[in-house]
Amino acid sequence: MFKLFRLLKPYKASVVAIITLMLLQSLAQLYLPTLLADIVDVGVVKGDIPYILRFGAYMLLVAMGAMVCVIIASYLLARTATGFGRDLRRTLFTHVESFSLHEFDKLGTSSLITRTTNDIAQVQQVIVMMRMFIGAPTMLVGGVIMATYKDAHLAIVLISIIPILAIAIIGIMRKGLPLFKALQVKIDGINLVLRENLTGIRVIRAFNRSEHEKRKFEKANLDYTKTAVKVNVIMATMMPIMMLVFNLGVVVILWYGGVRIDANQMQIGDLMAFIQYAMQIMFSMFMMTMIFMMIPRASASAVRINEVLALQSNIHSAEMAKSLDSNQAAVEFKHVSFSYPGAEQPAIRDLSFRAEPGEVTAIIGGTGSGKTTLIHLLLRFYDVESGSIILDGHQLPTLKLESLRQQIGYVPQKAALFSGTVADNIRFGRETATDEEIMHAATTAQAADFIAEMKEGYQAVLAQGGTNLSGGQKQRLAIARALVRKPNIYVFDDSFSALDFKTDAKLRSALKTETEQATMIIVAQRVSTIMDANRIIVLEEGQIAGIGTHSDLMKTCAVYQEIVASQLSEEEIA
Ligand SMILES: Nc1ncnc2c1ncn2[C@@H]1O[C@H](COP(=O)(O)OP(=O)(O)OP(=O)(O)O)[C@@H](O)[C@H]1O
Repeated sequence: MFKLFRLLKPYKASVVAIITLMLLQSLAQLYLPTLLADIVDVGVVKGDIPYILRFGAYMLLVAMGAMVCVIIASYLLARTATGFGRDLRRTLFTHVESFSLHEFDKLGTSSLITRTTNDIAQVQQVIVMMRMFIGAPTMLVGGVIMATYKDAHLAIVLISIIPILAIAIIGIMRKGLPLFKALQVKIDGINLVLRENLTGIRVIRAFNRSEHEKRKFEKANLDYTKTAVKVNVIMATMMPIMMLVFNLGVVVILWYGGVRIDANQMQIGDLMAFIQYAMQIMFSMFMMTMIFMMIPRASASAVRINEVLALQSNIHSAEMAKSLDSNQAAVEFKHVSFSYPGAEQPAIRDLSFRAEPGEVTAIIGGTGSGKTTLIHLLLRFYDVESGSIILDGHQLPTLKLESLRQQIGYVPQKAALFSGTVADNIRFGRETATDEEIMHAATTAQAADFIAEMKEGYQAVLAQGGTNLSGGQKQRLAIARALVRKPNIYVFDDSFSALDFKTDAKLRSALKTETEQATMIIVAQRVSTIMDANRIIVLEEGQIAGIGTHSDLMKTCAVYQEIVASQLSEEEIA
């Protein structure tokens, strides 16, 4: 956790001020019972009213001073803690942005969300409690010293209570700590079910699985609740136990104090002050228990945050990485192989092909044959295991990541849109795109008509993830987004699947003129989409089963013939 506290550096001045103010406040608190003892022993016992008024006013002043210290310290603390939380969230978010898909696969999206929100809140809470860190030990040590100063004999009673309380606290904590750690993992569990539920709500409803999902959530919720209840029971038992020990201690102090007053060895005011010191000691021990309880939970969270921060993506731009500035870019795969971590079979095996500028290279194959993986390798979401991918004569790792991705207009299999207007979503492809360029891209992508039908046209606001659009509309906006980028390479990952045949054909003919000079890589399930391609690559279980034009493959590739036969009529094949 201390590693994370390095982020407190910009708040150094505030932290020093908070520590000073809290020390002053604790000292004032420790001084008050002594003042009270003086008022009672001198003022009340002797009936000296001016003394009582003078010291009463003095006491009020000290108490007000302490209050001012607390108010300023609390204000500074609130600012420091929220600033720290903001900085940590920013650091984590920026770091996660640099992850490759490997790291996302490893940590899981739900866990990353919990870590960026709940876990950071736990650590932030420790900063909020900083007041206690300073106040509690000062009050404990100061209280013992002041109590001893008031009456050393009586202080022995008090000091003997402290180890009893400490043993009780340690016992309770030993039970509580593992539970605190477990709580964070269980929140991950709830988030996972919740996230899946919210994103898959349509499928859940359509398959009447609401009850099943409810049970799943109930299970995760109950699991968390049970642990939380256990934690709270432990916390709840702590207070009465501490109060019991303390009250018994007070009884002993009162009895023994009475004996000492009787014997004229102690004054009544001193006994009153003594009891106040005992209360301060007790309160500070309670605060310290809270701190000890909180720190393990926060440090469990800190470990989870540090885990994310320590994870370094090995996909980044090398120091000497180059930028590309050519107008065309050929793509070449040379004996590329790749396996996902933990997978038994490689997803891509010894893959070699060239995709030339001004040509269409199509990839077809059954589900799970490695089409999307191939695209992800080209975008360098993952690094190849062996072989190399060459773009415009440069191996991918020698290129700046930004420059590599700048070359590519990527339309993913599942069109991901963002909350914002239609224009914002298309402009996502290139921030500097003008309104005319956006409209032109939309027209080419066959999206202009449905955008015109929307009440506010390009300014129509899309719901989160574009849920207020149809699948085909989403795909066309994703295509417009790639077109507006005017890249050298277009990658369409099964991007025409949600389009009807007519729109598919219209889109492809519009694309032809728009992307004449570009290298086109089209992954498709439908043969009709790619029949005219200059080169069709047939993938089967991560390997090339055939490569050539439609007519070549019809003669030579059995896998392709099978796919064609299952989709086209005799006439279309001819
Ligand atoms: N993130 C991942 N982690 C582990 N294995 C994966 C991952 N993504 C894909 N795979 C596996 O890699 C293989 C190739 O998957 P890929 O998504 O490339 O196939 P595809 O040809 O695009 O399929 P589809 O047409 O169904 O989209 C599959 O066996 C799949 O199970």
